[in-house]
Amino acid sequence: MRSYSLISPAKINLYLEIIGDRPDGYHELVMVLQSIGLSDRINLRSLSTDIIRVQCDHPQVPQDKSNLAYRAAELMAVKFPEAFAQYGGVEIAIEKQIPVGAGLAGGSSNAAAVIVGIDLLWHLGLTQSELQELAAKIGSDVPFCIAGGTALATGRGEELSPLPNLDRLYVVLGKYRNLAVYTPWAYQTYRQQYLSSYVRDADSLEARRERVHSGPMVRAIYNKDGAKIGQLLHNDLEKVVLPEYPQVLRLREAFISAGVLGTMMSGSGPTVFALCETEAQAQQVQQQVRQSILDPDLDLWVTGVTTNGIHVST
Ligand SMILES: C[C@](O)(CO)[C@H](O)COP(=O)(O)OP(=O)(O)OC[C@H]1O[C@@H](n2ccc(N)nc2=O)[C@H](O)[C@@H]1O
Ligand SMILES: Nc1ncnc2c1ncn2[C@@H]1O[C@H](COP(=O)(O)OP(=O)(O)OP(=O)(O)O)[C@@H](O)[C@H]1O
Repeated sequence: MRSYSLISPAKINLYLEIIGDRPDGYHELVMVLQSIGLSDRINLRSLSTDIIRVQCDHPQVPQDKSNLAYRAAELMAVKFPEAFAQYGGVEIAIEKQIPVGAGLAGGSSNAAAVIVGIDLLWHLGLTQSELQELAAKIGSDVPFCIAGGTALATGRGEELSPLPNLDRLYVVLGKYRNLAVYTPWAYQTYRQQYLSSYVRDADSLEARRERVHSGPMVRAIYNKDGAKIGQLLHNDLEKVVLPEYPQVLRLREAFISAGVLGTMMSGSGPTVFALCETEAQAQQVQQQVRQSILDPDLDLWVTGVTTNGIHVST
């Protein structure tokens, strides 16, 4: 085949604990990541010339080499020069649904889709772990986006252990259209405020790894206990983002007043998600929050958790 259409789902962070900083400038994390139904579509097409081209109508998505999807295609061309020479370049058309700069891994998921799609387009037959190894070169969230579903992520987010699939949990997402949080800022601010050199020197990373608090969340996922998962949602980055962005805090409070199972900021924000037991409840929460905040800049979506990672659209 000379073209593929792939579905590229967003993710939310059910749990994000920062264990410490690392010599490479990243942070050591323990996360529980969850794919959701809100997704982009990536249309990949072989070109007869050896160029990589990105097309996207969304004004905030770059169409040049800084697009993560472009970077993923370029990586594949460098790693597999013979296939690139044989099959030619690729056109990557991105149909954006996932809000940009939202903490939902939109760009990361698009990059993952390009890696999976080029593997198919160029008949490379890469294994899941080979795909994920390539994905880690693009970004910390990209390996998870390949497999999707529910997973425990450690290291800088690229070391994955699958967790049991969650089904029948519904998600309401809220994001102010003109608000974006710069991920490096969120981590750097956390480092300055919470990881002082005194703490680093007194306690090794190894010792801190022993004391992670993710156990109850992982157990709740094994038990498929939606109410418990809702209570145990956690994100250390909220400590630095909420004080700077009062709208995010307000949105979180509106979700709590609407009586959800739990609510939390996703990743480095500013999207806030809330978990609900039924789709009807999620729709009611969406309506209630829209009426209580009454801000035309607030976008709200209802979706569900999904077991899908990147997959070819049928
Ligand atoms: C906030 C999350 O989305 C939660 O899932 C991720 O941790 C961020 O994942 P991502 O956007 O794929 O991250 P990358 O593209 O690898 O890194 C972006 C920036 O985030 C910071 N970063 C990211 C991951 C990590 N474990 N430690 C970090 O300090 C670094 O400043 C880095 O320059
Ligand atoms: N394919 C892409 N889709 C969206 N944004 C992209 C893409 N490629 C590059 N970008 C750039 O990356 C920035 C972050 O976008 P993205 O939507 O991936 O953020 P995010 O959801 O916060 O990511 P994460 O949760 O992985 O930190 C945007 O400001 C945009 O300029």
